[in-house]
Amino acid sequence: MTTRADFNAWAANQEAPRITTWLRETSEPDWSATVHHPLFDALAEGRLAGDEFAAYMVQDYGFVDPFTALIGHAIGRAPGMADRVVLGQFMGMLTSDENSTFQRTFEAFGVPVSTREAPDYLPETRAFQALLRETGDGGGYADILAALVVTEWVYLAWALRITRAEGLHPLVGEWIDLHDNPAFQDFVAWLRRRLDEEAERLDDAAFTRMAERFRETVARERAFHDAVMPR
Ligand SMILES: Cc1ncc(CO)c(N)n1
Repeated sequence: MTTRADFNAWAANQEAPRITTWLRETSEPDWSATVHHPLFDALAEGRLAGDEFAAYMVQDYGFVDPFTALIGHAIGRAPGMADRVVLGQFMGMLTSDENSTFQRTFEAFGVPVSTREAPDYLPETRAFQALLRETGDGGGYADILAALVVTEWVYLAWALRITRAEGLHPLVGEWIDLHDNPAFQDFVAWLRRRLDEEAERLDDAAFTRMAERFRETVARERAFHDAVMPR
């Protein structure tokens, strides 16, 4: 399912085969289960209570910390300045606008300082953190791009999919806006293009490793959102 031969067999029947399209398809059913996760509908329809939104954001900030470090690894391992500029600009947004959304959410919904400083992460949050750290520490540039393509593309996909209710809490609206805007669409398109290019050049073993990283990241996304969904 994850070898270059599998990709070539799939590509033979496609008009314009892209490695990232194939990776997404081989990640089903987890891909669609994440994009269509009921958490995102509850969010967009204003059905998440304030403390439920805040609890999700606390767990997600646990994702964002090693994710920010992973962008740092990507900047370091990128082949040159062109990639470092795009990744660095995304890092700028993440550590300014997006970080501010988290901080103001914790403030607005009264998340105690003790929770902010030492959050009680769910096992699924910890498993995702471990994957991001391992990818940054031991992965090559294509492995890092695979993880980034998954995390950013699934968030773009749900944000484009959902229909927003009127009168959402402004911070919920802000959270959706962060993942549904032209700059973010461009960033995801760039990540996909760069992974398509880098994957093309990998030897067979590295190609399989990259594809497995992609699929595992999708599985972690699904498990994380299943765990944070209030029931
Ligand atoms: C779990 C998760 N995946 C992806 C994103 C988008 O960066 C996010 N904020 N959280």
